[in-house]
Amino acid sequence: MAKPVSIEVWNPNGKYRVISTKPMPGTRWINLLIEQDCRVEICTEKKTILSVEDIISLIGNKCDGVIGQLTEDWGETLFAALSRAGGKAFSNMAVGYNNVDVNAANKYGVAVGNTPGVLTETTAELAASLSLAAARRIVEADEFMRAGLYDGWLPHLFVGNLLKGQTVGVIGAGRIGSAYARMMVEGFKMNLIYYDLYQSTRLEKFVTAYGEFLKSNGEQPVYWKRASSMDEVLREADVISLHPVLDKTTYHLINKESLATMKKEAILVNCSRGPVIDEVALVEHLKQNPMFRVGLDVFEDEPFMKPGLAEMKNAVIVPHIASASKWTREGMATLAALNVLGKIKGYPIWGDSNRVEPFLNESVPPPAACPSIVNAKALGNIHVSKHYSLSFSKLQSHDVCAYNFTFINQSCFLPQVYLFQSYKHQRSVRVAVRVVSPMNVKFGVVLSLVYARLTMAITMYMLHGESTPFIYLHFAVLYVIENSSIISSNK
Ligand SMILES: NC(=O)C1=CN([C@@H]2O[C@H](COP(=O)(O)OP(=O)(O)OC[C@H]3O[C@@H](n4cnc5c(N)ncnc54)[C@H](O)[C@@H]3O)[C@@H](O)[C@H]2O)C=CC1
Ligand SMILES: O=C(O)C(=O)CO
Repeated sequence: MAKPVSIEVWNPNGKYRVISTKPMPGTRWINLLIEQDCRVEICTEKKTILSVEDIISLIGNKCDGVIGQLTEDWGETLFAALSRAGGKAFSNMAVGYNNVDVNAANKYGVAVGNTPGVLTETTAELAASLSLAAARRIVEADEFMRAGLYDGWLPHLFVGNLLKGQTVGVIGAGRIGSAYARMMVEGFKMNLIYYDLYQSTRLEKFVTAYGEFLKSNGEQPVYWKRASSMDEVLREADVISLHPVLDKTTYHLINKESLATMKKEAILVNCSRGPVIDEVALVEHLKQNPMFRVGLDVFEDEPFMKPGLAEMKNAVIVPHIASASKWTREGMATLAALNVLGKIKGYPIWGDSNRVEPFLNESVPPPAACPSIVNAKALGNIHVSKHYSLSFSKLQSHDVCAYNFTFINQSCFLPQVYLFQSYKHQRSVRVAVRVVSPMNVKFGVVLSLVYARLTMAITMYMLHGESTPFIYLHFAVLYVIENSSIISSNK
């Protein structure tokens, strides 16, 4: 029998029981859950990493959803326990979900959420910081100062690498890898070589355009190259940053052989997952090659380091803080909570997990969708392929109305009210209209607006006994949709 774990309870009378295995930054995520009738239980145990037994004890007999952490082992045992307790959803408060056995979740019909997008720039900024810290030996120099060893300027003191004009190599040019590449290319005028299973056209276009801009300014342009193998990156780049997902194909991607391929004075940065590097081989390589430097945010046996790593002067090491900015961490908590809430409420899945801004805007209610469910397809969930979100303040003297126009696909013609909710205490009304149409998207927009107008008029009448002047609104909204950038479209 597992020991009971300490918890803090919010909204004890809520209908749905949602557990967070850790206190998470900010309060928005708690408020969003409470507003939708959730009882929120936050585990306050002192120990950093909860065991499977601890989490089973938290889940108990009735649990609708869990927000968990990347340090937890979400496998068969936990998904079975969550399913037994009636749970529909689990969300990692992380974009990486290598700690989750998605097949086991599928088996028990539990949705698995993650938090992409909100941490892209923050994580890329840390990778850039580690690149600079390693290139310019900042940590070594800092220790030297604090030890009182500085006794005057010297030509050879802490000489490092100049980045300008050198080549930055990115392995895994997805969201974070691409953001990092752009920072290094634009910030330090580095050339780019990248390796990914997929072409990153946007990144290529960015570097081309920036190169042309530099040229037109009479400066040395920058260039990009998509490598046909990872080895090509390792051979050619001066700074290499790792940003792939961790899976079977990337486990020990960097090992003794690949390290030997790299330049003797290269810099290697890892802000992805520890096991992407064979850390024992890395320690050996650092010992043999004092001019080779690394910047590490993640470790193979986190939270531990392989013997010898902590003693290496040519390693900059930080404790998995790449996503640790206030805005990002609060946003991650919000996305994770909304993933769980969305499944509990039966919302569709947001169509583009690269564009999660509408969920992070605190001044309007979030879209009625799950921001990112990684096993949505396996569970047969519907994705929102186009999503437009608009809000109108003071539409009526006491109502704030938010429309969500959701286009699922264009294969049949079936307009339907997708969701209607009245948030009494906010005195706001949200109407979402789902349109499935064989016509083009614009026609779908027109149709959904007509339909939404009628639905809202009827709804307002039912709620407040007032008829509403929506005729003008239909045309106004159409005009905005066609002309304004306040509409977020995922394509
Ligand atoms: N250190 C930290 O705090 C953080 C770590 N991460 C890690 O970064 C990873 C990447 O995050 P995102 O950029 O948002 O994901 P993403 O899915 O946008 O990018 C991953 C890229 O890796 C590529 N890839 C997959 N297998 C590959 C292989 N064998 N060789 C080369 N490329 C391969 C994919 O095609 C994709 O473009 C996450 O999965 C997570 O593990 C993410 C955020 C913070
Ligand atoms: O999101 C992730 O994958 C992390 O590692 C922490 O932000």
